[in-house]
Amino acid sequence: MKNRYLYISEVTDATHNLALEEYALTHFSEGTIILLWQNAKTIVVGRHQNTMEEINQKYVDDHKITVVRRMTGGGAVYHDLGNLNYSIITDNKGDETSQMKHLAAPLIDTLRQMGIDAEFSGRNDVVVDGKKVSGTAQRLYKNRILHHGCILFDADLSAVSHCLNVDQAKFKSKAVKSVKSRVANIVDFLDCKVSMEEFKGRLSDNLIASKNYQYLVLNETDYANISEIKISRYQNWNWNYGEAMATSIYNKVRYVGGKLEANVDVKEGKIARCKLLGDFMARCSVAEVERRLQGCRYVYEDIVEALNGCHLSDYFGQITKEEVVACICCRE
Ligand SMILES: Nc1ncnc2c1ncn2[C@@H]1O[C@H](COP(=O)(O)OC(=O)CCCC[C@@H]2CCSS2)[C@@H](O)[C@H]1O
Repeated sequence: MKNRYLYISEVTDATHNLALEEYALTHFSEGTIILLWQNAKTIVVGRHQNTMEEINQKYVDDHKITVVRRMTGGGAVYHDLGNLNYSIITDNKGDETSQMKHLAAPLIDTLRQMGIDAEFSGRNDVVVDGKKVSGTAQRLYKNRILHHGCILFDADLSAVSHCLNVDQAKFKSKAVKSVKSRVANIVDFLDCKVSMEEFKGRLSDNLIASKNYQYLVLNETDYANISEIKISRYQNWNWNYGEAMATSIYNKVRYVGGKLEANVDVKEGKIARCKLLGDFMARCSVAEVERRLQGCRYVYEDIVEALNGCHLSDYFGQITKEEVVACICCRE
């Protein structure tokens, strides 16, 4: 039997952990590597999603939640220290769908051993009582496969719904959309108290499934490479937000002076075109405001900056800068 390696990350920064996972997939060409990792408050969006369409940016900013794109497909999920992630990197044996089920089996086994009747749903989720407790995704790389999953053990479910609550009607794009599910924490199905550490131990026993494993030891070069991937990709706005499909956004707000409507086309995360309409009696042409926004990143702070020094009342009458920016950014 080929070697099995286990690595339990001590770091709770999602950008580090995703870089570690990518490094393990692309640099270790043999054996099975199992990673267990936890992130402090983070939203992880899928490879082919438009980040801005998936997250409630105001809630994310107010609650200091990290936002990062991963390299696998699927939808956006919320992580905190009550959520546990696992990654399995192994040889690709061909049929992706059956591998998906096979690779998620240790989680189902762990839950069943704890008296929870869990099952793998048709759409790559693990569910208990019809509620999703885990989402999974995978990606192929050369002759290897990465299968990973996030598990709601004792996470803040109100944060899950708040930060992923976005009015989809405001966006038109071909990006992959998340599939909203009813979610639950594993602790809610347990009769006795189990700590996260105990659960981690049980899951890793099932993932390793043999005594024949070693702890993966990383050296200085590995850490330097991981850090390089972390900085160039997972901490890079272009990857996390900019790498997006073109999207057209429509929003409107009412303010004391009337109604403002924003039609914004965003390409690669930047405003390609912005049209502002309303029933305001403009003293100056809004074209000047629209011009200022052209090329600006579709980011609240950048839009605020682009409008610095612009007397918005000259264009819209009685309106605050916050109201204009909130309209453009769909910030409630
Ligand atoms: N942490 C967590 N676990 C399970 N399900 C979640 C979680 N957070 C949100 N959700 C629910 O899943 C949907 C999105 O489901 P959807 O099916 O669209 O996407 C997924 O499941 C992707 C799973 C990715 C797993 C990776 C493993 C390591 S890094 S992230 C969301 O709208 C919520 O209803």
